[in-house]
Amino acid sequence: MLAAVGQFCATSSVALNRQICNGLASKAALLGAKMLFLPEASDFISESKEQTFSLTTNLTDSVFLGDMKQAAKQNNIWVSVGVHEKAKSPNQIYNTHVIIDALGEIVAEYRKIHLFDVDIKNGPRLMESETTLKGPSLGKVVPSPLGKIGLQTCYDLRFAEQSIAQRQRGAEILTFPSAFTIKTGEAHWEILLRARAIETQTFVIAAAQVGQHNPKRASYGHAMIVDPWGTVLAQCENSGEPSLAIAPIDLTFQQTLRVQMPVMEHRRHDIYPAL
Ligand SMILES: O=C(O)CNC(=O)[C@H](CS)NC(=O)CCC(=O)C(=O)O
Repeated sequence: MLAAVGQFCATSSVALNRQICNGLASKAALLGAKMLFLPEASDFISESKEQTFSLTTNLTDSVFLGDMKQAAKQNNIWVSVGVHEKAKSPNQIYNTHVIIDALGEIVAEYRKIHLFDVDIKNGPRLMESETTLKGPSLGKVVPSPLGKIGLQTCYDLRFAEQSIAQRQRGAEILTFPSAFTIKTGEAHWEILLRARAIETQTFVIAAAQVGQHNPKRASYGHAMIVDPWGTVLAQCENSGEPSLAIAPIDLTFQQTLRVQMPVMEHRRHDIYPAL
């Protein structure tokens, strides 16, 4: 079963982003992938807080998601994608990760639980909590044609407990739609993705935003698929163009590894508490 991970540079033009994501969905299907993984904030990367609020709707009214549901159905492919979602309180949103099945139906929603409030010297200052509410729960592990998927988003990658909790709930694949900053990406992106894959013995699929979104904001790219041994199976080219990388998800390899090196059974919950 083939997975396709996507990478592109979203702007504040939802129409343009829709066109790019549609193109990636038909290309992924042509290449034989059963599921396409798109980045965090695929609907838009805005230029201001005000613009974020004005472009954000609830999931039902999202033109972007409507388009993605249709693309999934037309191309007979599952889609994982990150979008902005209006919350109940005014001027508050959720950073939401959605899974759409090949019939075009939303089968899972996960609202990012760790917010990126970071101020790094000579580096990025981003205060996600100025627009976004923390999600309330871990999110289900969702069956898909590729295997059981644990949904996460971007900065969640830094909190190993979340990945371990999803492995304990049966995850075979962890997925991190992302928009990593260049500075943190260069230092941490691949290392964190491979560490999560190795310690939980899951496949890790990480779609990524790439390039200059607007004068103030750029992303690191390097979307990739990692296997449970920590090998990078495929990685997008950082060419400036929207791109895909494809790899097989071999659950038999994973099962063998989990039997041969049963790290989850070796945990010492008698010494440190179970999650
Ligand atoms: O802004 C939006 O519209 C969408 N949200 C994002 O891009 C989020 C919050 S600013 N980005 C991250 O979490 C980057 C994490 C990161 O770079 C790290 O952990 O190093």
